[in-house]
Amino acid sequence: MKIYFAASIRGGRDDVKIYKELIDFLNQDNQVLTEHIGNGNLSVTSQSQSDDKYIRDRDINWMKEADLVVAETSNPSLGVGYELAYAEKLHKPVIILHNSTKSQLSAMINGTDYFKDIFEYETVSEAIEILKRSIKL
Ligand SMILES: O=c1[nH]c(=O)n([C@H]2C[C@H](O)[C@@H](COP(=O)(O)O)O2)cc1CO
Repeated sequence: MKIYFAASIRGGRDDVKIYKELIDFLNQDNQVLTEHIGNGNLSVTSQSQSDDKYIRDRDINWMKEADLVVAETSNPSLGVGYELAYAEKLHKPVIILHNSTKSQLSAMINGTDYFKDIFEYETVSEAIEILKRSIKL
């Protein structure tokens, strides 16, 4: 299945290694459309403002194509919040992974009835176990 993986870019890249591990796991039996999110060379400032319309339109097209959206929300990100609202608008299935030792999930996400699969984790292994249970790989 095609998976849209959402996680922070301009919101901060502290967790990029976690994103990469989750993407690598998902890619074993699926196609992650947004692999670039796990790229350690993609920094907060590495893409210029002039690319922004291209990025936004490309990502929305990928989301329309996706069978599932997986969002890692521990590092707050405006883009991820927007993507989650868009996933709700498109009625896409959504899995949210959140490490609550790092931040408290926004009420706008946690308080949205549409998001039923919100999971807390602390280690990457736990996050992968959650994905294994939630997705038929
Ligand atoms: O360069 C980018 N490429 C890209 O695909 N995005 C999308 C995918 C991510 O899930 C999300 C991150 O948003 P933000 O950059 O506001 O943290 O937005 C966001 C940016 C930069 O905002």
